Amino acid sequence: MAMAYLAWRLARRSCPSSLQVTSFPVVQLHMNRTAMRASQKDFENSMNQVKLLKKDPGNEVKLKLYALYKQATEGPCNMPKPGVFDLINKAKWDAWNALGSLPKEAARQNYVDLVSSLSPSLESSSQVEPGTDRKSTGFETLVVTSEDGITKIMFNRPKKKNAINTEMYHEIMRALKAASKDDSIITVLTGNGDYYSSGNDLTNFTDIPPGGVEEKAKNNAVLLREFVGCFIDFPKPLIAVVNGPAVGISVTLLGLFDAVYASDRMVFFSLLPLQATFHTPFSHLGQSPEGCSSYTFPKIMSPAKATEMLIFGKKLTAGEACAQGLVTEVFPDSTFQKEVWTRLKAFAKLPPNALRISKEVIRKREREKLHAVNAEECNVLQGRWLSDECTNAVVNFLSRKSKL
Ligand SMILES: CCCC/C=C\CC(=O)SCCNC(=O)CCNC(=O)[C@H](O)C(C)(C)COP(=O)(O)OP(=O)(O)OC[C@H]1O[C@@H](n2cnc3c(N)ncnc32)[C@H](O)[C@@H]1OP(=O)(O)O
Repeated sequence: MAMAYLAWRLARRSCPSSLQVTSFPVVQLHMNRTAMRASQKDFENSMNQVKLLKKDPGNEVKLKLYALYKQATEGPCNMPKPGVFDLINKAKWDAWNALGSLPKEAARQNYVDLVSSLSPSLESSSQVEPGTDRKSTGFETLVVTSEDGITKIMFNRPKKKNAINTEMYHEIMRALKAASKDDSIITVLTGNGDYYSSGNDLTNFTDIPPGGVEEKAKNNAVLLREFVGCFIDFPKPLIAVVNGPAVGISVTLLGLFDAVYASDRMVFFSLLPLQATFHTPFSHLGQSPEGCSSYTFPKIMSPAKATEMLIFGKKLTAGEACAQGLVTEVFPDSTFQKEVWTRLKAFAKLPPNALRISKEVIRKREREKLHAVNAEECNVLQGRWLSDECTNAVVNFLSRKSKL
């Protein structure tokens, strides 16, 4: 009887199942990417579009455009390396040379993709102007939007590399609680600007309450425990769209996400291109791991690899983090936003109850353990924050930045 009913339902269906429908754009996109190559005409059109850009895309993008243009027209870098004091030509040479033996055709395609990602009609890595708040209300440090079944929580302190200050911890918790109850299917965290997040705002340690440093450490431990607890208990699929480098707690929390998509974005440090990194400099700061990473990282990447990161502060590139299992997939920065959001929109069309129930099945047997780990990590950190090692490290950072 049940089989007959199922056959009847299937026969009546005029369109494919939701799974087929939603997975189509992803397959299509990959087919397009492999089957299509930008023509010379597309390339020339893109060069013209660059001249028409209303807003300066910034040195980082201009260097990338320069490098791709040279690679597409002349092939691999064939110029002698400029001297160290010839800063501008050296930056250009470095950018071109970093493309290695990328074929001309691929460079042309990447150039076209990059220019198209600069078009205002498409989302780019810097997704909103600093400080703008398009759809959300009541958030100072975040932009929260909800559309296509996706609630997007975007860190919005780009000038501070999206460092998480006390207000932002509270706002993230509030946004997560709202997202867990709204009608969205999945929730995404991402960053505005060139960083995903530089982790805990180190000035959080400077406003000392009347009860002194002990009270401050206690308050921070309570806040951190509650904050991490929200990620442990979040009921819907939670996805990180890592648009740039990530530091500290913004890295450790990734072990509690359901998927992590990262850009291979290059950031420029003193005009030198560096690949986006995942960095947990806890020992350097006299601190210890949080975000349940003391439990999740050894499970995800093996105890020894976790030790290198969490104890010795080894920075991983996006590619390395992917190889270690912390990142689910890495995308070229030029097409990152387009590819990831196409995929996420497809995920958000899957049956919502199935997604939540499946997440719960996976999380259920770990939840108690994760809360116990979180409590212990916060307890240990409370002691660390009162140590000379930690105080000196924070003072060093703040005085380096002329804040003391
Ligand atoms: C409730 C407590 C929970 C505690 C839990 C978590 C622990 C952690 O997260 S530990 C990790 C802490 N984070 C760091 O150690 C990163 C510190 N920042 C840096 O090392 C550099 O700023 C960074 C490498 C991220 C970027 O370097 P640059 O590209 O050279 O930029 P600037 O340094 O000039 O940064 C611009 C601007 O942002 C301010 N900034 C950046 N990150 C932080 C931060 N984490 N805390 C406070 N301020 C930060 C920086 O000071 C600059 O500010 P201005 O000088 O006012 O422009």
